[in-house]
Amino acid sequence: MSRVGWFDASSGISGDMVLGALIGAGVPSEVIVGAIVAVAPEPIDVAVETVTRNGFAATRCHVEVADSVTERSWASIQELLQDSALDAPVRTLALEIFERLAWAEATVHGTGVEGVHFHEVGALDSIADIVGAAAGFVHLGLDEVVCTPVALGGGSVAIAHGRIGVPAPAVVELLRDAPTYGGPIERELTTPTGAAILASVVTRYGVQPAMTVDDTGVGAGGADPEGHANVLRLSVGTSTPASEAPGSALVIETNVDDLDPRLWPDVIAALLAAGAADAWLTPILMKKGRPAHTLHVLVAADAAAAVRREIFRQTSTIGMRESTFAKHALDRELISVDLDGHRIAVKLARLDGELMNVQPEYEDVAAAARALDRPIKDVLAEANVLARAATS
Ligand SMILES: O=C([S-])c1cc(C(=O)S)c[n+]([C@@H]2O[C@H](COP(=O)(O)O)[C@@H](O)[C@H]2O)c1
Ligand code: NI
Repeated sequence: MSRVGWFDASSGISGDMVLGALIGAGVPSEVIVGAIVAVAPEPIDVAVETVTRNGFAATRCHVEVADSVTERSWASIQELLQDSALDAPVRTLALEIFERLAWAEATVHGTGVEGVHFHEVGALDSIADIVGAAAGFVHLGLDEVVCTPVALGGGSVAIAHGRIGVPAPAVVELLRDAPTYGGPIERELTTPTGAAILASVVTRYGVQPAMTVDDTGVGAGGADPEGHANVLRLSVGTSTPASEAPGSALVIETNVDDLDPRLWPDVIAALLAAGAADAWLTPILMKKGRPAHTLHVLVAADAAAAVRREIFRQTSTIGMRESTFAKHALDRELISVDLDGHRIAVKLARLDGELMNVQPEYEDVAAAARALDRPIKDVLAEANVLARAATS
């Protein structure tokens, strides 16, 4: 079982939002505040409160730093983190996140990374957000972090270099490999600090993975714009193995060279009776030049245990392998037609309501043919005509 976190970044991400989401998802605020205090070169106040954002309860974690005009170089920030009393994994992650931010700033301002200077207030605020986030993620010990495509917002922001369009250039640089989109509102939703944290902790982007959610944290952004919930959600839980996720299908396979071949038809019948959706054999030439068969069994995840047991019970194999597949199936419906007093079931298959296939059940056709003492091919042809007529 692996621990998984899933971010809903459909309202973007900032450092504050990450801290609020982590606390809401179960990270004790002392873990985050303790790490921030351990690195802060001067007094820092961390406020944690429950607020609402467009009617939704959310955790606001805000770092208050005193005003200052001093600048901090990337080298001095590295030194600060290296010399701090942080736990090693927290320091390592914090350095990784800050380094991404430094490189992004260097790239967009056309300086070397050693030339990057963070303005004092922004630097302290970012250090606190990044160190707090690193402590939170280390505390959660997630094996995987998934995130939705990231909303960037729109409009423009005033920064030290004048007014710039959203997304800010450092955000574009940091989320170069991530799926992002402009909007859905005209204000900055994703900041460089939030983007740097995402770029460092996310293992893949996508919808919520199959998981059992233990906790969900809702981190509040600073503003509460009308008609828009300015929050970042983080769900934390245990991932559901793909092989147990509802709707998934497995193909179980095993190579067998020592089963009496006369048994195979009954083995396949037993596997279908145990819940397999299909079972088939392919002839192979195995190791040691032995003619053998691969048994393939298609089975829905929830019936897999019974089918595995039946394979061991019915065959001579002592091991098997399996893979998980996404299945795409048409909607099915059963109707029946009357053929000279015999009921023939007909399977209809539709895609979005449109009829794609009409198939009389062969067993019913064969039984009717025997009862009527007619060739099966003739009864099948007639059943097809009756089935088509019944659906038109
Ligand atoms: O002041 C500078 S150099 C600056 C650069 C950039 C770039 O993208 S480059 C962006 N910003 C803006 O600062 C605030 C705060 O961002 P945090 O990540 O520190 O929360 C935000 O509006 C950025 O767009 C500043
Ligand atoms: Ni900048």
